[in-house]
Amino acid sequence: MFVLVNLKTYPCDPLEVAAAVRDVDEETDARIAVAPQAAHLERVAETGAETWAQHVDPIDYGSNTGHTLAETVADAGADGTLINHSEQRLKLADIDGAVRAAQRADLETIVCANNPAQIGAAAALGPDAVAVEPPELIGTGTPVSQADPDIVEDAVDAAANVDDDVDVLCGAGISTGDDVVAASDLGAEGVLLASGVAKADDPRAALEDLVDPL
Ligand SMILES: O=C[C@H](O)COP(=O)(O)O
Repeated sequence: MFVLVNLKTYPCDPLEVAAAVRDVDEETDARIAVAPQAAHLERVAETGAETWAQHVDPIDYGSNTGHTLAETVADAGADGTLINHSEQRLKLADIDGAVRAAQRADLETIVCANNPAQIGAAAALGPDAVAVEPPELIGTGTPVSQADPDIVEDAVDAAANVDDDVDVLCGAGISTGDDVVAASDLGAEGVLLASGVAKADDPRAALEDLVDPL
């Protein structure tokens, strides 16, 4: 299972979480990575943790003030990037452009989507993976894998109908090992989560709990 911890803009210590991600990753068969804010990418990558960006823009080098260039993200040490997170939505053409920009910079890609229909459309754009996240469950602590299992199974089917090579993650409310096992049982190959680790008093213990049953 792939466990991707999105730090959003939570007031956590990104280096503390990154060190925990690096260490727990070495102790488990699961793959664990962390997605800090863009300004923290380089320092987080230097910890040795697998590091992802939260977003890249559909742009090339040039006059794009305030945008995030995929090549700069890769130069900072990122291995991959989220695209179209529920809190950073893009138009379809821009999702396509962001996937192309990430691929140009050799970044792995996960395109987020709200529901199975969007997952099918996202899979058609050729990312490495897609992540289904019902927006109403994000940050609630109510896990999608238990609150809305059908959406995960339908997302897995929707992606497979388009492209069998596109992995499916699920996210929203995932915070325990049981939630991760439930996601795996529904066919997800990973989980995307944030508050369960970023807002935990002890992020390392939260991570250990997440991967304990794997
Ligand atoms: O990127 C992560 C997702 O939006 C899920 O957030 P959450 O784990 O706080 O529900």
